[in-house]
Amino acid sequence: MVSSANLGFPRMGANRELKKLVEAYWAGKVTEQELQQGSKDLRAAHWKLQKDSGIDIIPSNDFSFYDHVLDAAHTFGVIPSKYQHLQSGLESYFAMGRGLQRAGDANVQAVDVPAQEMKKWFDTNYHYIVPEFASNQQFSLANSKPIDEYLEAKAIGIETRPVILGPISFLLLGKAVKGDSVQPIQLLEKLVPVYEQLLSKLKQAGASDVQLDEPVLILDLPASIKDAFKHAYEVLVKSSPRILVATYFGRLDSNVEFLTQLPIHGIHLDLVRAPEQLDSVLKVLPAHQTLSLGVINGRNIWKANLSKAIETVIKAVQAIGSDRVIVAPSCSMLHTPHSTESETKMDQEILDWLAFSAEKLHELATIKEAVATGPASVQAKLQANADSLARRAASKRIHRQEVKDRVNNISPDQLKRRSPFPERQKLQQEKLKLPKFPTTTVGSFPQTREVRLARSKLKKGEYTPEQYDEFIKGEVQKCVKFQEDANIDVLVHGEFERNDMVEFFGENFEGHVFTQNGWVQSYGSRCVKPPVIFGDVSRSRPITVYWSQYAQSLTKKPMKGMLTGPITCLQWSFVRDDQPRKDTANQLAFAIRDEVVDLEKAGIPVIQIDEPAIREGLPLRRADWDAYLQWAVDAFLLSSTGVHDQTQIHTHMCYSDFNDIFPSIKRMDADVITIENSKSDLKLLNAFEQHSYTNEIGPGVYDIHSPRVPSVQEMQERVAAMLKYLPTGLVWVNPDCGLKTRGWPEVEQALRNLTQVAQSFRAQA
Ligand code: MET
Ligand SMILES: [Zn+2]
Repeated sequence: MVSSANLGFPRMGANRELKKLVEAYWAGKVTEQELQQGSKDLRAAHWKLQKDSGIDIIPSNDFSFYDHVLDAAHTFGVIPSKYQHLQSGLESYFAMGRGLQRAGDANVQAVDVPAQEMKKWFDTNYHYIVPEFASNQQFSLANSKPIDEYLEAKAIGIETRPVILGPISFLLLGKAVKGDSVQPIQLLEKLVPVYEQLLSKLKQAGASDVQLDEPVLILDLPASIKDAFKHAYEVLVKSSPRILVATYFGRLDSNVEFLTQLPIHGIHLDLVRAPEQLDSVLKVLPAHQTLSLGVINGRNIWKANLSKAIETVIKAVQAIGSDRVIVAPSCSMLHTPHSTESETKMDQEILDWLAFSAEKLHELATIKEAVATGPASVQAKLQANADSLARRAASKRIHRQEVKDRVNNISPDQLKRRSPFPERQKLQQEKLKLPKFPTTTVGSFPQTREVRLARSKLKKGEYTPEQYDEFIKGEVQKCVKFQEDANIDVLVHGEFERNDMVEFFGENFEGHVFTQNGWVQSYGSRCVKPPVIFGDVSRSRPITVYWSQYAQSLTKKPMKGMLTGPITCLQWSFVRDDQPRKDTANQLAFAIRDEVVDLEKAGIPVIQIDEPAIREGLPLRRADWDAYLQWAVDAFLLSSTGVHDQTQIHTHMCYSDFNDIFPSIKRMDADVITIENSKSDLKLLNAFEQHSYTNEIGPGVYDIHSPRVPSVQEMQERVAAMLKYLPTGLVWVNPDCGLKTRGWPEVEQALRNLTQVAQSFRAQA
């Protein structure tokens, strides 16, 4: 019979219990024992929830105190030497995730170790801790977490399928420790026996099945990696429970051939991202393999179309028989919030369209039931689902013809500035009269406790809007005054009125809704609450003009208007699934374009449109890059080109290496780009030179991720390095990113140093 399975459940709990526990533990407010007990209770609650929802195959070891890749590193003994002198349990674990600084005394030594690098988990907004391997790496089964959690579930009467990051993905997601040149995959031979040991222990403990996650299978893989898979899995199956290899976030493509030749028991496919792969896999699936069908979206929040999912499952059943078919979410539910139940304030009409993790479990169970015992058995549920989908499709709240018409009639003129850059540059120079090596900041200034407090008072009604307004005005005044005093050339208002760069705009655009409790894990204990884009997006009134205009009224220097770009809004939201992402991006772009035009009308001479997320939207397969970059850059152009030549458009990028998308950055045609360069990466500068970038550029000279104040001399060295690659007339001097996480004293000092650096170069020029 068809069975239902889950691949992973969100760890945080309905009210972010895990976050609170872990943070309390870090703060020394709860003991390790309390942390362990609280986590155990949470795991039990989640297992029971899944069981009660009718899921047949329930995951264990999907829980993590911080991150599942870090868990794998810790379990397999991949602990770089700088952490080895720490206590082997939670102390070294958390130190690897978030660093550890502790003053010493007579009894204990001082500790100061940095965190390991953090990277985005494929194209989600979850970040994992990058494992670090050494050439002489030794592996060992350093803890028994997967077995303990399997037994813990068993003890409360719940049989589970342990989830373990597969050996190939584990190695490929990692890197060599600093100063070592090992390619982690070379260590496979040494690693496999430890996996064998773990799997056989799980078998002895009674596990019949395990889920080995190998998400790298949806990437373009060289032949050597395919061989590595073959080698590893041929060994592993011998002593293991039955192995299901889970793939997600994309299509297997040519990787399907060797995968179906492995002696594994089953394969999981993401049929939400890549529904078309089902047919080709069904054709080649050997008789000994089962197929797990990811038909429910594990990373978006919309109710599924159950009848469509059922059709897909029936197709597979007809092809390979019901015993070999499993109904599952596309990927772990880690990327969706816990349950819609706590959304007590949301608009009822829109709430009706949503399914968070708990609701997705019911969807899975219903699909299974419909296939196993016939649709009649779940008729009422299917009908309710169909009705809800129909209501959503027909909702007047979603569709607005004038917005669609605008997107359908984009003209080539709307995708380019009126004149080419050299002409604009001249006009802007005449208007702005900036010195050489102009200085600016990326936008936000410290979001102090007082600023956050004022916002929360406004929310609670303890501040009237007028009081809040006065407060923010005071902050803007201080900020403008400081910038003038520090001799910055292009000023900003400081973004004090904003909670978050995407949420702020979403709250002011049509077609967005906000959850009360829709948290998803971003990294470690940090959770985010992405806006939900449910309908056609537009802007009904100016959003930022008031503050930019106010700030401009305080100074004769040019004030820079600050906006978030369309792709970043798209990437950091839950996006509607009833139209291509490209269309939503263009709607966002028009909304921003309207704001840009209004800022210009209000006399704001410089406007920055931030696109930190443009690189992270890149598809996982190279073959899909061009199509994405085409529409993503077009959306940026659409948002930014509605102004006259004299208006200077800036963009800002951070969080990634941009070297491989340079032609696209060029095509964005911003007059000025400020870009993160905190590693003072000569590769970045080299790329600017190689691609003969001609517009103006400010590679960051001040790493804002650290409270350290950079000295004049070190920033001078950075600018000097830039000048080896970039012509003097193009270089701006600015920090890496916004200053909102910093404190005022450091920021003041650092920016005064920064303007001094610019002055010293001007004197030489
Ligand atoms: N303007 C934004 C800021 O300064 C850009 C941040 S990019 C993550 O905070
Ligand atoms: Zn940034």
